[in-house]
Parts: sequence; structure tokens; C-alpha cells
Amino acid sequence: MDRITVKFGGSSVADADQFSKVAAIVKADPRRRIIVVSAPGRRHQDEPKITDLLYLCCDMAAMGTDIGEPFGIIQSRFTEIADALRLDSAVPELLDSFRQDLETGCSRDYAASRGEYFCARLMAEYLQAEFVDPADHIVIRPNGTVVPQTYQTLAARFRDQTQRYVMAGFYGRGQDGEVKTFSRGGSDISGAIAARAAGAILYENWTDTSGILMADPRIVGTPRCIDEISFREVREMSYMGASVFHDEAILPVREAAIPICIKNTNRPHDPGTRIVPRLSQQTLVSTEIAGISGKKPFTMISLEKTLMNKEVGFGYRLLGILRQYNISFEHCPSSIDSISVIIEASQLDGLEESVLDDIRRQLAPDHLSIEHDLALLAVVGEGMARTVGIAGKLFDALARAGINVRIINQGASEINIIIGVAEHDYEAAIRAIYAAFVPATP
Ligand SMILES: Nc1ncnc2c1ncn2[C@@H]1O[C@H](COP(=O)(O)OP(=O)(O)O)[C@@H](O)[C@H]1O
Ligand SMILES: N[C@@H](CC(=O)OP(=O)(O)O)C(=O)O
Repeated sequence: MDRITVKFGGSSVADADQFSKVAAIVKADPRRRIIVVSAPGRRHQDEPKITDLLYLCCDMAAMGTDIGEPFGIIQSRFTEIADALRLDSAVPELLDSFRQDLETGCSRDYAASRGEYFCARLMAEYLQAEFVDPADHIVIRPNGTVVPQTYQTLAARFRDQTQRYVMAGFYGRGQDGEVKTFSRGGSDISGAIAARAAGAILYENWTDTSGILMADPRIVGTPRCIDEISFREVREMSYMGASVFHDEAILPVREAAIPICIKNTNRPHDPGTRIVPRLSQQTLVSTEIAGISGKKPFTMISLEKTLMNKEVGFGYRLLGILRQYNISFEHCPSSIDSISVIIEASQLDGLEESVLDDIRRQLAPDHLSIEHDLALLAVVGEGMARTVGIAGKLFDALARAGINVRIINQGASEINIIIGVAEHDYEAAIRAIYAAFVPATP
């Protein structure tokens, strides 16, 4: 039988009402056999996600502080779901022994993983499906990819085509055998791994928006939904801040060419966004850009040195200094006598002075400067390389909005243009670009 893997994000499992929407969606199509869930997310804007509370408990316990308050919130959220759905569940009892694990000292990854673990157990009970613990099957390498054997063991676990399985997202085990999580938002990756292992014909990712929107809805009022987007485009958009789908979640399904659909749990009949290996001709001819995303804050270190271009290995030595501090860089624009590196600001926390000192000593620049509080925006689209006037339209929009562009960079793939602006111009820049490419309908 053809099977569909469905992943429900934190907002889709935030309370008992959301659980019942999930059940209705699963039961509406008998091919939806592999279900992956995140930990309960926010029910409203001001509430923390369960995962945030778990990290908090773990950090508080490590400092010897009483975890009563945050743990109480976690406990009542799971208990409320179990009670409202009338589940005779072991989860409330398991939570008591988990509290002891936290208080006697467990790893941060183990603590964070319990949000998905308890949620999946409740969902399996509710759907009368088999619970799958990913720690038994998914082996995660230090770089966040999984060992190939993962797909075989998981495929064997999912072998009964008539059965429904509920697997916890976000974690597996490390090569040392201990519970290990993916990076934040990583249940999307778990869903992709499950889809590939099950040989699914489709990976549906259910969230709280009706697909991938052309811009972040928290910045642009009601952005247009993208009907179809390519694997390459979505990876760029997600990496640059479109948090609705994890940028690494494309990788497991890409090789198997499994299409993905982003759908809205609260509006299941909306068509959603199709993520496909290659765009259809219709999308290619009808879209200038796929969307705009962005993130912040970034820091830019800039060096000037006359005849830098003749000093073989100058850039190599600069990046070598960053490497010594285990700092990765985002972009590295250069000109004849100058070079800059743009770095995610948090990576320089506590290291800034030492890094600058090393650069001064080892590279002796004529001038060295550091600029904080920058934001990066990405305008993404496969069609951009072939369309005349995209850059003109983009920079004209920013100029009209009075926004000073600090950085311009275009990747070799030509599917994105990266623009750096001051952090305080970030939202205005996104709105200006969006309005230029998506004129308001009267
Ligand atoms: N381009 C975008 N399209 C859709 N959502 C976006 C985009 N950029 C940012 N978001 C945010 O991502 C949220 C969905 O991601 P997330 O909170 O991880 O969902 P889930 O709880 O389903 O995992 C949306 O509610 C929205 O605020
Ligand atoms: N719960 C984890 C993993 C995850 O993917 O969550 P969500 O699907 O709510 O983004 C996190 O908050 O990072």
C-alpha cells in the first residue's frame, strides 16, 4: 500500500483540541500511516514551548535551583491533554520519575527529548497506534546527519503496512548510545527520515500556516502563500529564517525524490505548499521570486590593507583565526584592498576582543573595524537568474523606503540575493521588498 508520512509540529499538538484535529486528519486518509510528532508548542504568543521549559528545568537543576514551577507547567500540560482525551495513560506517572532524572542530573539532550517522547506516547494511545521510540533506530552523527543503517532499521520497524505508527520527533541516539537531539525545529528532520525509511509517496508537514508564505507573517500582515517551491529554494529560505520548515529536513527526502507538502492543521482543506525536486514550467514562467526571509543579529569584521590582493593566503589566515575559535562565518565579501567576514553575533559572545587581537597581531591590517547589529535578508527564487530587472526592483524598493544597504552578496547558484541592513531596518526592508514584488490587490 502507498503510505504517507505526516509530521505534526508543536502548534498542532499544543492541547487536546489540537490532538483531535490531528486524529481527524490522520483518519481522513488511510494512507497516513506514519505519524511523527513534536512536543506541545505554544497555545498563544506569550507562552513558552514545552521544549523551552525542559531546557530551563535542566539548567535550573544543574544550578541546584528548585524546578518546581517550570516542571509543574510541563506536568499540567501533559496531564490536561491525557484527562481531556480520557486516556488511561502511564504518562503522568512517568513524569514523576522523569522529575527525579532532572533533579539527579541528566543530559540537556535527554531532558529536551522528553517533550516529544511523552507527546508521542499520548498520541499513540489516542490513535491506538504503535509507539516508536527513535532512540532505538535513529543514530545521529556529531554533524547532525544520520548513519545510513538508520533507514534500514527504521524501515524494518515500519514493516507492517496495515499498522499505524507514532514516532517521537526531534531526537535519536548518538554514536555513543546516549539520547541525542537534532538542532531546534528538528522534528521536521525526523519526519523526513521516517518518510524515506517508510518509502512514503509523500511527506506531509502539518503546521499553523497554510503553507510556506512569501514572507514571515509576523512581519508582513498576510503574506501570499507559495503554491510550489523547489527543494533548493526552500532550503535557502529556511536556512535564512523561514522557521516553518527546517533547512536540513530536505536532505533525507531529496535523494529519494519524495515530494513534501506543508499543510495547516487548523485549515486542512487549504491546498498548502508543494515542495518539489524541480519546479513546473508554469511556476517557472509565472514567478519572479519565491519569497523573502531573513535573520539577525550578525556582526561584520572588516579589514583594510593595501596590496592585500598580493599577499597569498591572506583570506586563508583570516578564516584560520576564526577556525581556532570554532567560529563559522556566513559570508566573506572582498575587494582589492579589503575583506569582511559576517558572523552570527552569538558566536562572538565573550570572544570578540581575543579574535580582534589575533587578527591585529597575525595580519597587521592598516585598518580594522567591527560593526554590530546587522540583519541579513535573502530574496530567493530559481527564476531570478533568468529574469531581467530583479535586482533593480529590489534596490529601488529599499532606496524608496530610505534603507541603507550595507552588504550585497549573490551565491554562485544564483537562486538568492543576500542583503545586509542595520538591524533596526530589518522589518521595514522585508516589507518594502515584499510590497515591490507582490503589489497589493485593490
Ligand atoms: N515564510 C514563512 N512561512 C510560514 N511561516 C513562517 C515563515 N517564516 C516564519 N514563519 C513562522 O513559522 C511558524 C511555524 O513554524 P513552527 O513554529 O516551527 O511551527 P510548528 O509548531 O508547526 O513546528 C509560523 O507560525 C510563522 O510564525
Ligand atoms: N520541540 C523541538 C523540535 C521541533 O521540531 O519543534 P516544532 O515542530 O514545534 O518546531 C523544538 O522546539 O525545537
